Amino acid sequence: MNTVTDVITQPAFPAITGQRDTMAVTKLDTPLEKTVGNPFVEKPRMTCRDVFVHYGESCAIKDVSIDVAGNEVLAMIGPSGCGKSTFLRCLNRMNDTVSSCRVSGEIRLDDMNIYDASVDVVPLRARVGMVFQKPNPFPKSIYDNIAYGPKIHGLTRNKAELDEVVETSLKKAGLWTEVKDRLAEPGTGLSGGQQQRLCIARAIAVSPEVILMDEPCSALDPIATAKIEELIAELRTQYSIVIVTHAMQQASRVSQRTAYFHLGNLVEVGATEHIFTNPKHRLTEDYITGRFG
Ligand SMILES: Nc1ncnc2c1ncn2[C@@H]1O[C@H](COP(=O)(O)OP(=O)(O)OP(=O)(O)O)[C@@H](O)[C@H]1O
Repeated sequence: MNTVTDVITQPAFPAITGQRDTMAVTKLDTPLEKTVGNPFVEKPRMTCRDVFVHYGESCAIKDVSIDVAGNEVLAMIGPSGCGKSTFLRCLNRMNDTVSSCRVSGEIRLDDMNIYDASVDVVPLRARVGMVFQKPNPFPKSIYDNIAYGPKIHGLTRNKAELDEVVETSLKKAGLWTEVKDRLAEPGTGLSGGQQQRLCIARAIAVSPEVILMDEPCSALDPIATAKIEELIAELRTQYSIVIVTHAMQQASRVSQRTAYFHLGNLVEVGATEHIFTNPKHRLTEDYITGRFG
């Protein structure tokens, strides 16, 4: 545990210098650890401890520790290049696909260390699903987009069970009434917003525990965005959701906790309403008030 004096003499975040150091520290009235606010929760679904991520020699994530709670939406915000997507992609080992990327520290899903050599990433990515910035349906029918995951994971025993999973997943994603009469048509024939809900249905179909969303609305218009946001609120009752977003209004609408990243550091974490109305760290305040980013 650092004291405020330590923080002045050993700034945790190199970007804070001179006047900014003083201003940041004067806003703090208690000793603090490296990240401002409490990044931990009582009953975490996922725990991340001392996580560093390097691309070759370059350090993109610096000693980040944070929990993901059950049934919460955790928003990750911060300026472009601060490492939000990199950190998000650590949570289901998507970064394994980048050869220069090295992840150290510990990330657990319940009791399982997801970076343990024995972990098979295919079932891991079913338990920790992902929805990308740009909707990416498979070049298959609407039905097959949803049925593919349950089939390869052996989650259903017969066609009737598969039909049931397809229907339930599309209902949960709020898409069933729009597509129930065109299940054999290509997923790519849907509108952008419908495609994104199809991708969410595809993630849901394999019974995930956590859903990662990387700017899921950035390619969508305001109406499609509103539908996805409503959906996120509903999905929270069953899943944990971690969302990266540039839209601060969106973070404030959909999330219960917000984590602010800057230059690979997790600067501040807290209840979303506090982060947006009373941030403790100067860098957080500068970002949410639009002074940079
Ligand atoms: N595949 C990669 N190879 C090398 N460096 C990468 C790779 N992906 C990301 N980086 C670097 O890691 C740092 C963090 O990038 P990242 O995409 O995680 O940031 P971000 O906060 O999600 O940005 P944005 O909001 O612009 O999407 C950046 O310096 C970026 O250039």
